[in-house]
Amino acid sequence: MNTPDAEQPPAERPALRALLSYARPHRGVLSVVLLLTLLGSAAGLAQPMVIQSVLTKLMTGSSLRDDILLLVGLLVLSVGLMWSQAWLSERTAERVVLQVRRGLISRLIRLRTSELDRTEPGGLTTRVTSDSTLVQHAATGGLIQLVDGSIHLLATIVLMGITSLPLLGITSGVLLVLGVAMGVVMPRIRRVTTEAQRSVGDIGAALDRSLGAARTVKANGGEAKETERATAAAESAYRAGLTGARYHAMIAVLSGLIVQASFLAVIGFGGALVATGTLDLAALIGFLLYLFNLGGPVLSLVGGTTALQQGLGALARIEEVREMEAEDDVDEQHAAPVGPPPRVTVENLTFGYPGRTPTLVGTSFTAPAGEVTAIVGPSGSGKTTVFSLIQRFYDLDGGSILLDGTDIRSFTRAELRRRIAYVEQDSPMLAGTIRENLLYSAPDASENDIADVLRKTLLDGFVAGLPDGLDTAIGSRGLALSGGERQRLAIARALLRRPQVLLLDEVTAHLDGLSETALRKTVEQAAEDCTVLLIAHRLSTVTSADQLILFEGGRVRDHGLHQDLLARNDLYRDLTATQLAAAH
Ligand SMILES: Nc1ncnc2c1ncn2[C@@H]1O[C@H](COP(=O)(O)OP(=O)(O)OP(=O)(O)O)[C@@H](O)[C@H]1O
Repeated sequence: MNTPDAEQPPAERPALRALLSYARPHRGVLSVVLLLTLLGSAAGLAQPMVIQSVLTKLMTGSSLRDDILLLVGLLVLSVGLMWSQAWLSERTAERVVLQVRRGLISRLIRLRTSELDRTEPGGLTTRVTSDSTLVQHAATGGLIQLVDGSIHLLATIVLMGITSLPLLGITSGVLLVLGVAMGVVMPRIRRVTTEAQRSVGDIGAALDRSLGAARTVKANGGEAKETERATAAAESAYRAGLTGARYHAMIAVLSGLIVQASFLAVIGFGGALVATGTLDLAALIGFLLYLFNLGGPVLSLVGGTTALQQGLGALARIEEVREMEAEDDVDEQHAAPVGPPPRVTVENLTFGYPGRTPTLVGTSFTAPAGEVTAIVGPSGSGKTTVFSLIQRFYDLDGGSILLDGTDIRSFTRAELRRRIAYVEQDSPMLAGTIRENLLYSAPDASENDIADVLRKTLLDGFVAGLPDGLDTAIGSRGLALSGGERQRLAIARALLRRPQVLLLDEVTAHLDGLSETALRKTVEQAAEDCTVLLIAHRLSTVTSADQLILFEGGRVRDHGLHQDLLARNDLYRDLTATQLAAAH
């Protein structure tokens, strides 16, 4: 089975090890990049040596031809090496970000419903967009800069020591200050990066909330409130960004100042040494050139450490997603099972949402195979929750659900959900065309099958009247549908799938009397091939069902036929007196 996690690093891995795990698949090319970088650095480091030799020859009047040729060669080599390493490094960085995003997308789409219930979608999407970009730079450029900067720095220090030990002593003292400052500032940069990324996630969450309920916001004059909410998150990101910028500026100024201070100290002290004849002038100039070159590795170290700290901050947020539970058994690709409709048995079910009082407290009932079972009951009595549990959106706390005597937990989620079609209360559509929506889980359905379900759900006239027919775009960017059209389309999609079990949650809520009667007949016909469970709020749906289950407070209070319940059950009589629907 192809689980999405197979190639992912384990969740609890410390951030740095996780970062290295992203770099590991690219170790070959990263080694080449490092080699090119080191060669480039060596070519740069060799230049002061050649310049020292040129100066000495100038003083002694010897030929400069070889040295000049060597200098030009070194320059051309440095440029070539720099270009190749920059290209390879950037290309690898793009590959790393793709790898991170692939893993995240696959995981996010398979997250358990319970995880999605407690997380803002906006916060999750920024993990895929901006956080992964920070990891990209840390896992490639950052690591390379760090290794190159360290080796380059070490090599420069050794060469400086060879040139003049006393001058190196002075320089090291000044550089130590920079090291200490970086040690103090870097963890702070990591903290503010995490904070900034969290705030960017909050902006996404705030906008998701406002745009997802745009009509409610407009109707309630909530624009100012919603703007304030998203702006507060943007301002918090700005503040964290400013703090980060302050730290960056501090480090940049400090490294500049320290290189300057080293220059002054070396020129003063070195000048005195030259004046007393302890040091020759060529050595002083060579040392100054090394000092000048020190800027490169120092900047590499600062840049690499900053990228690493930012990457580790972002990685901590990405690892949070990996720690969330995902469904790892939803990816099997098999044709839908064609078989007789099963008996659905719910046995002594107990279930509670996290942090809430239990919703179901010992619910038991049986929906006979190939019949229509209607579930009725007051709002909040747990009807929709039973549908969620039948599809394993949540794990049961106790009891069991059986299909023809087989516990649903013995199926993978993919196997189980393939047997079931579900029409949700608000019948959401996916942005796309009507055809794409209909074929969403029945890609092999023929044009005849589509025409048939459109007829059964009374959508044939509606679709024929659209300029692009089945290819008309709907959803967030396309044609808006009425509540009734959306419900009928959702039922058509469910029927096209030819399920063994059909779960309908309040699907007649938006329909007029005529459409409702026609749909009821369609559902009755569908029951010839599948077991239908429907949550009903309309009396007409209830009276024609083969069996009624009356829910109250997470328990089955009664069951039977409409007439029987009407005769013996007060709650049912109350519900029917208000046409069931009005009881909500
Ligand atoms: N995802 C969730 N997280 C936490 N609590 C939930 C969640 N979904 C439902 N609930 C709670 O569980 C209880 C039962 O909800 P459920 O939707 O099953 O009721 P229902 O009988 O279908 O109601 P209605 O007829 O109004 O749709 C309610 O108190 C509801 O607030």
